Amino acid sequence: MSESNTVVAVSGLRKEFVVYKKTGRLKREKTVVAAVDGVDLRIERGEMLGYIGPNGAGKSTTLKMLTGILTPSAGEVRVCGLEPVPRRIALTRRIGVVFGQRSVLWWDLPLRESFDLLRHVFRVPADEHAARLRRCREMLDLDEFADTPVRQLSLGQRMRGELTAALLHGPEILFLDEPTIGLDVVSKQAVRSFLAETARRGDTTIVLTTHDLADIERLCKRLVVIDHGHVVHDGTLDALHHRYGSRRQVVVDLEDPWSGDLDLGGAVGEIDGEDPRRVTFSLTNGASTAGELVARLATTVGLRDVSIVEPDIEDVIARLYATAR
Ligand SMILES: Nc1ncnc2c1ncn2[C@@H]1O[C@H](COP(=O)(O)OP(=O)(O)OP(=O)(O)O)[C@@H](O)[C@H]1O
Repeated sequence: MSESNTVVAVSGLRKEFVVYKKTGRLKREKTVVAAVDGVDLRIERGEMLGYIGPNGAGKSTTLKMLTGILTPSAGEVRVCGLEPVPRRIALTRRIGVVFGQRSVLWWDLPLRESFDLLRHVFRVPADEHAARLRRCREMLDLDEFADTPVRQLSLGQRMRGELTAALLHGPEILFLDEPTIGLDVVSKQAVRSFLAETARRGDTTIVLTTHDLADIERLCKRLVVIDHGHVVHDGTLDALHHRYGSRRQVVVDLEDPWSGDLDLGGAVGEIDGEDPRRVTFSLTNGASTAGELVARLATTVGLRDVSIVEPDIEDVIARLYATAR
């Protein structure tokens, strides 16, 4: 568990909650809910990992155990080589955390002063602090509201402030719970570009939970999908498309109405009901590529236009959640 490149090592992680359900006027029944139920996970330095799943799947509970907020019921956890709960203070210096509902900023102080206080809390050398802050100011456009007290900031402005605050001490790993929830399009783009750039630099590992499919597509090379406390997928988004048979489609507009065979080298075509000159071919795995299909069509029919439609991530995630249930 102590290899230098492994930032998170988790095995058999479990968290149970005791919940009481009302069963009568004065009666309550005690049940045990396993919010996280045997999760194994390794995250290497520099990875950008999306930890996703439907509501109540166990994402936040996992992040809380990784950051030392909750004690696991069973299993082993090491983050930066440390056991999070007993080593919480040491861990705080090595991780950055952005959890939507919690703030590390001082509510009554302007952002700028919060950042300065954090430099003293973490004892960050002035030049390092200044360099990191400069990058955040530029990429997240902080200057226009850096002198505003945190309580007066909009959600998007505060989130940009929280991200900065989480990074100023140079953490090895950043945990983000729904960093783009509730933000407008412009703020979402700013946060995504910032995270993509942070990941590209390669020195900060990022773990992100999100329900935003654009976050997943744009940011997460590796996806870990959790449902009912279990990991149900660990791999790339492409692997997920492959697993659920998602298909790229080639839409061709022809000079004349289509009258040929609708199965071309395994790519099956469908005529648009309204327009017999528009045919949509679905490319199944292992069948012809889009290039081969278009080349074959070009020798037999007149082509007016060709477009390729990528599989919809929304469909594949919905199918994954449905089969996991
Ligand atoms: N403090 C708690 N006491 C009792 N049950 C809890 C507690 N915290 C979480 N749970 C339960 O554990 C399960 C997992 O919750 P968790 O918040 O980890 O899910 P999540 O994947 O983050 O969901 P969401 O996407 O809705 O934020 C849920 O069934 C939830 O009701």
